[in-house]
Order: sequence, then C-alpha cells, then structure tokens
Amino acid sequence: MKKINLAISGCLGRMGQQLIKSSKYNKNFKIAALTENKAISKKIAGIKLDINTEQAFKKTDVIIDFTVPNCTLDILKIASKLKKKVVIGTTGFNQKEEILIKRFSKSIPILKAGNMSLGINLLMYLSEIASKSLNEEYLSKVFEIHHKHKKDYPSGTALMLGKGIADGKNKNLYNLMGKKFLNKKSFPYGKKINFNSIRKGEIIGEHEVAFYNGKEIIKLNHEAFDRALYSDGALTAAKWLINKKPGLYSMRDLLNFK
Ligand SMILES: NC(=O)c1ccc[n+]([C@@H]2O[C@H](COP(=O)([O-])OP(=O)(O)OC[C@H]3O[C@@H](n4cnc5c(N)ncnc54)[C@H](O)[C@@H]3O)[C@@H](O)[C@H]2O)c1
Ligand SMILES: O=C(O)C1=N[C@H](C(=O)O)CCC1
Repeated sequence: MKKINLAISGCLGRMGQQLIKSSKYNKNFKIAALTENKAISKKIAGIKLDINTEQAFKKTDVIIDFTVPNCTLDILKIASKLKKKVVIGTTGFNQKEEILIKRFSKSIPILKAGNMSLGINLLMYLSEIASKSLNEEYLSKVFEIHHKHKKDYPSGTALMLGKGIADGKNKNLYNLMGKKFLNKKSFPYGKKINFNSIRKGEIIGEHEVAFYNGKEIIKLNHEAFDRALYSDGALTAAKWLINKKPGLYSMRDLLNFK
C-alpha cells in the first residue's frame, strides 16, 4: 500500500519529537517534511529541517501540527493553497482564530482535537451524558494538571470536557465559561463552569470533571502517562483524514462517539 507522505511542524518540540518516533514504527507513513520556527541546519530521519513554506509542504499528503496558534494559521494558509490535509493538535486558540480555522476547513479537510487520545474523547462523551442526565441542581467544574512548561490554560482538553458539559445542557460553552484559576489548591463550583489549572513538574496530563448538588459529588477523571498516547491518536487521525472531503472534523467523528 502507498505510504502517506507526512509533514510534522514543530518537529523539535515535545510532541514533534514524539511524532517522529511514533511515525518511524508506523508502516502507513513516510516522513516527507519537518519544519521549525527558524532555519536550522540539521537532518532528522534523512530529512533536512525547513521552515513552513509551500516548497517544504509540496510533496506532503498531510501535515500534523503541534505548535502555537499563529504557526497553525500560517500552515493553514499554505495548506489551503496546496490543498493539503491538516491534523491540528495545537491548543490555546482564541475565538477569532477558531473562526479562521473553520473558514479554512471550507477548502481543505482538517481534523482538530485538543486531545488526540481515545480516553479523553470518551471522557468528553461521558461528561456530556452525565450533564444531560443531571438536573439543574448539579453544579460542575473542571480540574487539570500539566507539566511546568505548558503556557496555555485551561488546557485544550479541559475546554473539551467543558464543551461536553455544555453540550449536555444544549448550551454554548462560551456562555457557560466561569472563572479560570491557575495553581489554586482548591476552587469553588459556580453558577457557570469553573476551571483550575495546575502547572508542575513533567506531568503528561491529568483531568477531572466533577458534578455536585450539595448532597453528592460525581467525579470522572483521566490520567495520561505517555505522549505516545497523543502521537498515536494524531497518526490515526492523519490516516483517517486522507480520503475525507473538505470540512472540520474531530476525534469524536473518527471514534464515532456521537
Ligand atoms: N491535541 C493533543 O493531543 C495534544 C497533546 C500534547 C500537546 N498538545 C498541544 O500541542 C502544542 C505543542 O505542545 P508541545 O508540548 O509539543 O510544545 P513545545 O513548545 O515543546 O513544541 C512546540 C514546537 O513548535 C515550534 N514552533 C513554534 N512556532 C513555529 C513555527 N512558526 N513553525 C514551526 N514550528 C514552530 C517550537 O519551536 C517548538 O519546537 C501545545 O499547544 C499543546 O497544548 C496537544
Ligand atoms: O502537554 C500539553 O501541552 C498538552 N496539551 C493538550 C491540552 O492543552 O489539553 C493535551 C494534553 C497535553
């Protein structure tokens, strides 16, 4: 079977390096391009590092992006012109950037997921079911812990879980967003969904959703121990996206958690 020509942006980052490692053991892919935010005279897996240009992505079938929001949008401009598929793992987009991503998906297939793991996408679905099943007496909040290097908060995963809660109430998450705490030892439930983000050590990712009505607490949680969880999910997404029409897809479309 013809191998998929893969481009990895942010190739020297934590996720970029993990993706290079995981794609080496995945028979479906051949690394065709590796990019970073500046010209670096280095070769990895026989590929000369490049920056994000049309030339760099010319021989690519799909680009996997775990970088920063403004880089992702640069990549989408190029991908849209070259008609390349894009898997977006980057998080920390604002509402304006989310709208731009949606606009690019009119011309190319894009799969975007703040967390590429099966476990978190299942937890998002379970949070939606719980939220739908619990009456208005129940308040909810989301807690997450990640490594000390992570700049954005709440995490993209926490926002996904918040969206699951909001979807369960048939509401828009932006209208249900409560307070965003950082490194608090404890944090309150609120009328909206409050978030607390802890940044410490080299933690890969821990998330908890809690529902409370004054008489009981219901908790759903997930722990990630290896970044291969995310790179395996991204490679699965890239293979799934190859024959899709233009549109904005999620891991839940791939996993069929409707
Ligand atoms: N969706 C998921 O499952 C998932 C999992 C892990 C991390 N992430 C997200 O992926 C992103 C990256 O995480 P990380 O831990 O790898 O961060 P990192 O800082 O280790 O890596 C980011 C890389 O992107 C590079 N970069 C920045 N601007 C660039 C540009 N213009 N062109 C090319 N490369 C550029 C940086 O130089 C760096 O090497 C974050 O937003 C994080 O939240 C998502
Ligand atoms: O390490 C990170 O950064 C992660 N980012 C994603 C998020 O923002 O939720 C996924 C989990 C790890």
